[in-house]
Amino acid sequence: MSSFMRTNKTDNYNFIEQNRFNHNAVVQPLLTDLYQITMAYAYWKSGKTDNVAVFDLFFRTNPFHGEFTIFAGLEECLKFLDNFRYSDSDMEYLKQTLDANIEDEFYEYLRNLTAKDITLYAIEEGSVAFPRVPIIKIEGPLIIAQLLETTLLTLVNYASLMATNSARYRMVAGKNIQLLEFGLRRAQGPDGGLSASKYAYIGGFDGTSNVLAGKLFNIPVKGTHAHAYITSFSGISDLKTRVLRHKQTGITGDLLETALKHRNNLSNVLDISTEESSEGELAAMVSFAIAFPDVFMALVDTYDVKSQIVSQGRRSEKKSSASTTKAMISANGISKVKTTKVLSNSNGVCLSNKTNGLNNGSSKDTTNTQRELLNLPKYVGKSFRSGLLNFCAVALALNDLGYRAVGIRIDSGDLAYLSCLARETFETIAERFKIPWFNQLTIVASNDINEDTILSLNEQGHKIDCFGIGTHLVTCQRQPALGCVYKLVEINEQARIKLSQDVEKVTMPGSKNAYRLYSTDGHALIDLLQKVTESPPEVGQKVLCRHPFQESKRAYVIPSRVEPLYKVYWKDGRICQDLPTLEQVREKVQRSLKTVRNDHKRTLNPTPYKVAVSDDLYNFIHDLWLQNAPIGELS
Ligand SMILES: Nc1ncnc2c1ncn2[C@@H]1O[C@H](COP(=O)(O)OP(=O)(O)OP(=O)(O)O)[C@@H](O)[C@H]1O
Ligand SMILES: O=P(O)(O)OC[C@H]1O[C@H](OP(=O)(O)OP(=O)(O)O)[C@H](O)[C@@H]1O
Ligand SMILES: O=C(O)c1cccnc1
Ligand SMILES: [Mg+2]
Repeated sequence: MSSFMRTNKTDNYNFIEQNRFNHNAVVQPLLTDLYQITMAYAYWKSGKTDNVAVFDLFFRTNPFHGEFTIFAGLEECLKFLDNFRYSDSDMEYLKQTLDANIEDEFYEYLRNLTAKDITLYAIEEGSVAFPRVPIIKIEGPLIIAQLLETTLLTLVNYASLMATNSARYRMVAGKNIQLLEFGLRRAQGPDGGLSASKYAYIGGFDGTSNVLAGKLFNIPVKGTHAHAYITSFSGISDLKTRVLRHKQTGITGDLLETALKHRNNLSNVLDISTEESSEGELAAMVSFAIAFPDVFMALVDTYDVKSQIVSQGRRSEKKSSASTTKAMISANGISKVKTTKVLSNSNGVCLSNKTNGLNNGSSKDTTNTQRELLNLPKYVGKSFRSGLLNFCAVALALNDLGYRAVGIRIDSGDLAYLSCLARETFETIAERFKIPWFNQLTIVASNDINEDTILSLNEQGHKIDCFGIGTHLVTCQRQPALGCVYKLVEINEQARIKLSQDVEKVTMPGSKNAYRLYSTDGHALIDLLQKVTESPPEVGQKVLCRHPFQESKRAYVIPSRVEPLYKVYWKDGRICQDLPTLEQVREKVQRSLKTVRNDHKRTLNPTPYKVAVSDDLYNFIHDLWLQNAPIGELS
């Protein structure tokens, strides 16, 4: 079994390598919208079998009110092309389902159809991508190119959305915090859950609780335990085993007895009455420690008595408190009071201010009156103190037997306040018992965490080492879909344009190349789309970059580096690039993000990144627009 701190990068690497091209069985030609197949028949009937098409796959706006997107899902698209074949049972199903007038030869045609005549160009998986720059370009026979639409979109949309979402969480958390994906239970079904784990890892998460994702994708699997484990013990009498061998000497010790001894002692040190702590919780922790003495990690908020002492009103008030007013606590008591949004500390350090008169210097828990004054949740001390006291007692007992505990998870309450309280407790014990490692115990926080919660916790100051994030991450609650579309831009070498009242929805006609132009400081300056017939921009040469639709918006750019964005990934029926491992795609995400200026990446009002067209492409678009726009008649 895998435990919290264990990195399970094991021998299943070979398994993954051998199975890399085993593809998800759900991804098959019938995983599409019916209209693709009905169009295919109508194309076939109207003699368009040999027409050659170019389709662009792109999005129009970045998700999450941001100004960048991470492109992901490419490897899955390539596996789909590699496996594109209708089976006999697919044919049978289609014959039963489609219009009875469809000719048998069409089914023959479909039966032999593969993606061998398709060429797929794409930007690198894990790259930052911007609106309107096609991330995939498909060239090939119209019918097959059309049949790919829905499946390619479903493979790219959620993957890119998840990778972007997780990259954003990584950005706000900073590089030193562990991020674990806990979303399987809340994800959009089993396939959504698996994809979420995979693309969260690509975007910068360190691991997942999803065991199958660990096996299939070689992602580190990690976890703690649930409240059920604690609540399954009602008292010490439930403990069947209480002994553990000393890690070095092998001599058997009574873990329960030692833990009880430490709990009494700690009760004085931490000024937490043993009556405040639950015996069932202690028994559960002792038994978990016996099962996992080297990686003991405990959930400390089970005996949350708030439901008894907190009114409904208070709870609902709390629900809406994403950046509520809380207090920081020092080992000696309350030391910093925040009664408005806490903005003063953005580097994750708990603030200490002993001038507010509320710190009485004693190690007493806050009284109810103090809690009210401080706007502290009333239950905070009580519920958490049981878990904290019991955990510390068991961790010290383990220490006596030569083991080091790993840490705690907090899953409710004020995570800033409680993490500071826990850290200060660990510091006190580290000093008192001369065990410096106690100071380094890991504090994991979970419970409906999202990007804003992390930002707010950073502002308040916290001592969390690891966030476990589920619902908001995997459901992409802030924006549940990325709007990638797949548009025909050329047929038989004739450019096609789709007009719209909404200028943003006008397509960029023709087969295009895309380049990223960099400034001298290494930052991406602008993405430039050109007609494929144009020669690429050159380093040190002035290039005119134009807004695709606003005539007056243009600029000369002298690039210090020019990056052609497209590579051919699929041609002549095979994948024609060495594909990166998941790990390499993950690294690519961070490398690519580094080239994006901070003002494009910030969460609040980020600066839009510029996407331009060449002068030639600009004129081409606008000529075609005029040719295609009907001229109205006034009468
Ligand atoms: N210091 C903080 N600043 C901002 N948000 C916080 C802070 N601490 C916790 N939160 C968030 O506040 C919300 C608290 O939600 P909720 O009221 O459902 O939790 P709870 O009652 O403490 O726990 P539960 O109902 O799961 O037992 C969560 O989304 C949590 O991530
Ligand atoms: O909060 P999320 O970001 O979705 O993270 C996953 C949640 O899943 C577990 O809760 P559980 O399913 O046991 O229910 P709970 O929320 O009532 O604790 C865990 O304790 C986290 O709270
Ligand atoms: O391992 C955990 O702590 C975990 C796993 C899934 C959901 N919530 C928590
Ligand atoms: Mg929860």
